[in-house]
Amino acid sequence: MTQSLVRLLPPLFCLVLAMLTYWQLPHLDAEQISLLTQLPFIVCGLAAFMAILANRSRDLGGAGTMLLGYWLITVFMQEPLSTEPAGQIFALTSLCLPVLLGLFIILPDTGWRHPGFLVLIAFISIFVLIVISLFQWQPLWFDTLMPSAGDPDLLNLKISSLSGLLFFLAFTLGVALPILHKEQLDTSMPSCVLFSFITLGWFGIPQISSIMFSAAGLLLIINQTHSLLNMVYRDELTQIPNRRALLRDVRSMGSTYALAMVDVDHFKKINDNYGHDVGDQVLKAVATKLRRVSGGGKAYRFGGEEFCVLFRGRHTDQVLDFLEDLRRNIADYDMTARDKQSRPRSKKSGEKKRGASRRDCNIRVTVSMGVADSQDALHFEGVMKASDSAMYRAKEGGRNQIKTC
Ligand SMILES: Nc1nc2c(ncn2[C@@H]2O[C@H](COP(=O)(O)OP(=O)(O)OP(=O)(O)O)[C@@H](O)[C@H]2O)c(=O)[nH]1
Repeated sequence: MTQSLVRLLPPLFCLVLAMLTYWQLPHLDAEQISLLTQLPFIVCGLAAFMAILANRSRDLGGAGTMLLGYWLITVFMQEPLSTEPAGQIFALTSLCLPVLLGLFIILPDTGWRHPGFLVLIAFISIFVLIVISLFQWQPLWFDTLMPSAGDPDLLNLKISSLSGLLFFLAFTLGVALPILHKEQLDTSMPSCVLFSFITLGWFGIPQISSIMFSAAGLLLIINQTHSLLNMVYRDELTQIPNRRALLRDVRSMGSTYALAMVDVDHFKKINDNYGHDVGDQVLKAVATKLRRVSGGGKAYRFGGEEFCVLFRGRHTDQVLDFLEDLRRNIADYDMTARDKQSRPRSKKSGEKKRGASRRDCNIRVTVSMGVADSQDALHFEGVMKASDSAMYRAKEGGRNQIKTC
């Protein structure tokens, strides 16, 4: 829940920045305004470049669509929309932007080197070329797209109701699909939809396109940087911070702390008896328990089946109760490990199959812990060694127990 709320901060930040820039417009000189009009090309271009380096097809699609949209705005829509071809291209853009963004939302994030993504880009390029050629040969065909001078709607939107509906659908898909797939919400694409909707919907507002498309590009950069940092500092399997994050946190930790090394007992046997997949599920379950440690402790995956818990501002005797709770909690927990390979897709066939031969297995796991604190050694490496050797004494002492330095 908190993770999802944190994810809403970057789009909110970009939106507030966009509003502040709008309020500052009267104070900007000609040079600054000229820079502002180039800004979307710079930030969306940078976002596209980052997506290429990180092999992220969805972000590349989003940044590319925003670049294309802004290029169309700067080249063709600087005249009043009641004139040709500005009005026609505006209407075409307001239909194509939500469709393109929606397409990149629906399609899986395969990486841009995936043949499917390259074929899609080829199709989009052919489609754009066909529209441009038709536009040159038969401009009259596009007259029906010209904005009508009918009654203004409630919000005084410049776009047609069809375009409004497409933007709404693309936005809803961008928010709903990650929830349905039980994935983390990526705010980049829904925000690109929202920011381009605001731009085209209220197109008459001065510099709206430069401000909103810059905000969209900035958000793409922030979100990509955030997920790259996540990759660097988060363990892929268990989704808790990794050893690198521990070494980063230690630098800003202060002089009083306690460190517990936690090692899963007889983990090799679990792997050997139930398979590597089940072993992975056990590691995830242990990590989930460790993450919920009380007393202000923070859990990290140190490597393999070894974890550690760091308590800032505490000594060994102040954390033993929390660690004891943790040890008991893990030992009492009946983990149901699912055999993924034999797991049927539908619930019905699953029940049938489980009736015949149950492949899910209940596993009891225990952990051994060793604790040391900042008084036990001069440097963090020394404290780590001390807690590690305490942990080995816990193993020698029969496992499923805690030893102090
Ligand atoms: N499934 C899985 N296994 C891992 C992973 N990382 C390390 N391992 C396995 O963890 C096992 C660790 O075994 P050992 O170091 O002998 O320790 P142990 O069997 O837990 O024995 P004790 O620590 O003495 O209780 C090895 O078999 C590794 O292959 C991982 O990410 N997933």
